[in-house]
Amino acid sequence: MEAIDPRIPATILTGALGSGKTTLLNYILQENHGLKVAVIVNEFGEVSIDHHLVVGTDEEVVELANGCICCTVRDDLQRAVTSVLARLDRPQYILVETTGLADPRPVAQTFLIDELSEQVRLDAIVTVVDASRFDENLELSGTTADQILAGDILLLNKTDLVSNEKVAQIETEIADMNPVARVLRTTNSQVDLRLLLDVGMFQLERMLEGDSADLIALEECPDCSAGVPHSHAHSHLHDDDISSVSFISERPFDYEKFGELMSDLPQGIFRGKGILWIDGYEEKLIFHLVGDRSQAVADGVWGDRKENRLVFIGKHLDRDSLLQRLQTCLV
Ligand SMILES: Nc1nc2c(ncn2[C@@H]2O[C@H](COP(=O)(O)OP(=O)(O)OP(=O)(O)O)[C@@H](O)[C@H]2O)c(=O)[nH]1
Repeated sequence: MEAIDPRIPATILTGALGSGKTTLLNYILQENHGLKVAVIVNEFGEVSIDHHLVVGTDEEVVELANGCICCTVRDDLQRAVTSVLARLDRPQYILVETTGLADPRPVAQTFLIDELSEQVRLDAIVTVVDASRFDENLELSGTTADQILAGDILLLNKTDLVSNEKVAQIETEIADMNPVARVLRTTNSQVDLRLLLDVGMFQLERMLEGDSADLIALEECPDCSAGVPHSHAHSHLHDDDISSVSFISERPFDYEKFGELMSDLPQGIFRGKGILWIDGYEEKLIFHLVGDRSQAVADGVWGDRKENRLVFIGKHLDRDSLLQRLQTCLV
């Protein structure tokens, strides 16, 4: 008879920007699985947004400092997991959502160090693949392919936005790239959780087989090693031309002006998200822009503090010009 592993399972959620990771996280948190789940999020951009987009109480969500995943995530993540494990109300499951620009392998490696692996068992790396932006995401960043290669489970999400033929074509492509992964088709990241959680699919050998040289390189941030002050809001090993622009204001946006700006954004922007305060609206709005699709969904009435809190991510962004244009949309 196989002994029961007493360690807490952990799942890493990865996938391109806007593919549906937070949607998956919220789906898992709202499903009736009876598990006490601790959530650790790490995002790209200088102001925190994801923290506000994840359902549940604040105590359940630990936010890592914005990170260049290569050099900060290991320490931060180790500390976050350790603090989660030290809670009186110990979780029964740990979910880690990485930034859309992160290679999940260094994150996975963190769970393999002795201090953590004695208490936590990495269950699987789940990669969310955006069917509606499959080609664009692969082209945009080499990390998208790394995420697909590293996934034990590939959720082929947003299947509602493309034809069945396109879904089948992508399915074949990702199965070619990563023949051992389980592929599941989803809309709004909704999946039978029995196929996703506590599945024991993480394979250490497979990760080591890959580019172990890469993994070592990823740990070495030249600026960190040299003690040079630098911002980790920008990844310096990959995607150097991708950056984020954050905007916070305690004044509301004019509906018309903000709408006009969103329909005429600079070319390079492919992701935007945040909390919107529109003049005259009682409720706060959750805003998402992925590629050329955007939506703002009502999310209940404001608490004590009203504010606009947005982040835009793109290639070759003209930060000052975008900030100026956002400023002119304020009432
Ligand atoms: N039509 C459609 N929209 C989806 C689906 N899944 C997620 N979305 C929408 O896509 C947008 C981005 O989803 P998120 O879950 O925030 O994506 P993410 O991967 O967490 O994004 P980052 O944190 O920026 O990497 C939101 O507006 C979601 O409602 C889907 O299957 N179909």
